[in-house]
Amino acid sequence: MTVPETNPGPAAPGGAAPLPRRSSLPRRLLRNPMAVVCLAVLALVVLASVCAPLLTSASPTRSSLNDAFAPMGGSHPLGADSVGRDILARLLYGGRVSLLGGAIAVAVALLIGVPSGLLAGYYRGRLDAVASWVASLVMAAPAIMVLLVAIAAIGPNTNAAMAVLGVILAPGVFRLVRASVTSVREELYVDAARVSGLGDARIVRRHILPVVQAPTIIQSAQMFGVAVVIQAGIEFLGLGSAGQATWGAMLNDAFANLYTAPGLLVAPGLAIVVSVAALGLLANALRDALLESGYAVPGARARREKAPKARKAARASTDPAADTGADDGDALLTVRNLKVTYPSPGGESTVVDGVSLSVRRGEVVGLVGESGSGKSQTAFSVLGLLPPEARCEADRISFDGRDLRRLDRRSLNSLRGRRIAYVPQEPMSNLDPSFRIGTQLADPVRLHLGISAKEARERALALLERVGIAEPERVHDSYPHQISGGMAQRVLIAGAVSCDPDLLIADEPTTALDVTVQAEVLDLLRELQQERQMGLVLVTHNFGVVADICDRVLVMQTGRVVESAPVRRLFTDPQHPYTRMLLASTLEDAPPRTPLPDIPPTAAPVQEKV
Ligand SMILES: Nc1ncnc2c1ncn2[C@@H]1O[C@H](COP(=O)(O)OP(=O)(O)OP(=O)(O)O)[C@@H](O)[C@H]1O
Repeated sequence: MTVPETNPGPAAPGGAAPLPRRSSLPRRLLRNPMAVVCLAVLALVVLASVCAPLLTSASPTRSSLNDAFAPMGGSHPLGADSVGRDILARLLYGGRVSLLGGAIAVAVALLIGVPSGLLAGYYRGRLDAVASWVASLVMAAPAIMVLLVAIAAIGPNTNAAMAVLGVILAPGVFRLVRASVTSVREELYVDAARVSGLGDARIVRRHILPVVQAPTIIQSAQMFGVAVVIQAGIEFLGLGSAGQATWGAMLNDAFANLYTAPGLLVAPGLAIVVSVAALGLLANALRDALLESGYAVPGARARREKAPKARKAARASTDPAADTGADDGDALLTVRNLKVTYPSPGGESTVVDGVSLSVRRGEVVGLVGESGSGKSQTAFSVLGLLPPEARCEADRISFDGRDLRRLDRRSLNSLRGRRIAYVPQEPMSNLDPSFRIGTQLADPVRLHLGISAKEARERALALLERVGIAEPERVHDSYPHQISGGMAQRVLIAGAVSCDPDLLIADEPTTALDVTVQAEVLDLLRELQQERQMGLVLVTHNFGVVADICDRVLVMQTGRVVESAPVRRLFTDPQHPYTRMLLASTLEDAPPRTPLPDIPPTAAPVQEKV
């Protein structure tokens, strides 16, 4: 029986639900009247500054004492200043200096802050520690003092001063980007991308940068406003480039003649206030539009990181735990004496202790045990997915004769996704909300198999059909939030088998699904495994699942394998008290599930009676 897994949504003629299009950022921005006004004001400022020579024939620097304090009108539409310079010309040409100064400061801040934040947030470790320390140091220094000292050292050069300001602003960008990267690199879909063999550069470009861009754009608008104000301040103090018309220099002249001609303040004051206010308000509008457009950092999701649990006292005898699987020579995957530890306040906590296992081609090995027994940590050790603070030691972790621990990142990436694939526990968290399903399926396939976009699309559609998705085209063009959890898990299975891997590691692949879908997904996994003769490591806490599809089982307790046996023997003659306890605690003695009855779906929707 096929349970329809449709995403509720307005039905389209022909039965296919239309995909709501995610409205673009510019469209959302233009729907906000405040944003439109701000954009219009800023466009006016930019245009007026750029086209200054077309708008006035007067020179912004030529003085004529005869015209000093000339009123508005005639050859001086906005009047003249204390030495007879044309105010309109100074205003228009001054805009150029302000805009260029703001652009220089923002560009320098982004050039320093974005790459350093990306690297520190993504790789963490020593690089992060050093970069964060430098950022804190720069932020602790009083910005104005640093700027004044720098100007004293480099001389009166506005653009150079703005570049120094960019350096001063860079730690703010660094911190913002680093925080965004840190939050998103914990997302399971980033791990999923890593496991599918994508390199760091590609992961950063595809999954990290889209998240970083939203806060960075907002901060850039704010920094631009700050830079315009500071630049005006420098010019006001007479510390900028000599002899150029700037809004700050106009303010300086106005202050010097505050009592004789207070009107001189109006033009530069208004230009600065209006430009800075427009930038600030635009930043707010951008933030709202980016949030609505889905560019914002995805909400914090459950991470597999857990607090170390108190270790149970009971330690098991080791005899029944001996891995009765293939000898090393025969095995696709061999793990010998694996130990995983984490630093803890009391020293070190061991979460996997002396685990050995092996998996042959075409064999299904179950890792079973209570929550926290170390099943996932064992799987992550093989996949190279342990967090940086974990210490992983083993006599051997080899795949098809190659020692996985000796492989560099590039070689490991070429194995992961291509020959070793992973099906995770939480389907939704493992799909990037920013990309359509088709894109997420095609990316690793194109990378590993080197096929064209068209071939990758055809392959993705065929895979979606193979994993039992009724409308492959629709799902292919959907975003993750537009499909159900069951569909998402099928998509992940499709992605995992897309490059015909030899080994599939499935970590509780049915836990997040409802019971009917669980059964279907298990059937699918078993079918695919037999069809492609893959080795399958199935992490589960469910003995029903074990009985259903495993050939051999390793029972784990508090980080150790306490029993390892062929599945039939485990159920008929469990050796270890912990295994017996687990079996006894399953709800019923009923046989493993029977096939589901083939109930046709109802023709018309059932109306709820009120
Ligand atoms: N980052 C971490 N730091 C410290 N301890 C951790 C970390 N990640 C996992 N652990 C601990 O490792 C132990 C084993 O966790 P693991 O996720 O492998 O359990 P599991 O058997 O897969 O359970 P579940 O089925 O609940 O996922 C747990 O006690 C857990 O608290």
